[in-house]
Amino acid sequence: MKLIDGKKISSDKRAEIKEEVAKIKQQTEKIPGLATVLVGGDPASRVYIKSKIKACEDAGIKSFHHNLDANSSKEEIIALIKKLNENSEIDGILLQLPLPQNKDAQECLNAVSPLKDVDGLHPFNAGLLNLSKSWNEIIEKNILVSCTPLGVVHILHKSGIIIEGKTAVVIGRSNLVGKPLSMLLLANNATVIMAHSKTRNLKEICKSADIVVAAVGKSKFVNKDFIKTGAVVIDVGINRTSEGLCGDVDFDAVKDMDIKITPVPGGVGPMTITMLLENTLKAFNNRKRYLSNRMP
Ligand SMILES: Nc1nc(=O)c2c([nH]1)NC[C@@H]1CN(c3ccc(C(=O)N[C@@H](CCC(=O)O)C(=O)O)cc3)C=[N+]21
Repeated sequence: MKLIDGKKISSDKRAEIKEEVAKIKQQTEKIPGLATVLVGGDPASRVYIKSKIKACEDAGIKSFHHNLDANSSKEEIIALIKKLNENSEIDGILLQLPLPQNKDAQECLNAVSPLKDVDGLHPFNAGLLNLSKSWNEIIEKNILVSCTPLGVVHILHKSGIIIEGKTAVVIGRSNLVGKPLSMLLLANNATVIMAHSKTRNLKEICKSADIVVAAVGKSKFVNKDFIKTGAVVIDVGINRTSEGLCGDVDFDAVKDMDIKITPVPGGVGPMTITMLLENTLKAFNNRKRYLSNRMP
């Protein structure tokens, strides 16, 4: 087993971002800003939000945090988002998911200005990703794509793993991870299989894959039976269990195999936050380009 060090890849990238932020400040006298919105007080969400704010501060990005009451209405959430849309100091808006009480988030996400949509969840950006024809196009056009999928692809690129022509199975089809990641792998010329809870023969399908991405949300779901020798295993899961933080891959069960794998913690998680910083810079640059001095 070879560990893919997401933490190291992440901190290298954060150093680059920090430099870029400093350059922006020097050249434009503006500071890129990210607004985070938390509805309610879910303990896990608080932890993520805290690391996002800390990462912004470390990189020199200005952060604005809003915590709404758990039983805020959709209208109240949208009203706050509209205020953030109008604020010229804010380049990116992140609505922390999931919303409490299983409230459907899409209507709120639709209220985020597409230019400030650092999660890539607005239909406009999801559409741009869908229509993109290559990885180059996604990069050149500064398309805003969900942070975790971007982090996964960054990890693959930095680890020298060739994606082109490979069979990649993505387990999980969420709008935040599985779906956009499948699109990014496709843009990198992988043959992509989108697997989900209704998929039959999942083990066999995964066993045939060169790259297996586990984004299921079930602790230790992927074991030896899913993985072929020489495969790359990307564990997107973050499960809090009695044994502590646990991925979707049964790490102990596969660790003696000849594979490359991202650990949890220290794999995809830190990269997600790094890409949030990167997307904030993208949004800053896009806003500058598209709106020139008509900001916001
Ligand atoms: N609108 C929205 N966008 C998101 O990107 C988003 C979200 N909502 N809701 C929740 C998920 C989850 N997520 C993580 C971020 C960092 C770590 C992370 O830093 N993980 C550390 C461990 C941190 C810990 O101890 O929990 C690691 O894996 O090493 C994990 C998970 C972003 N999410």
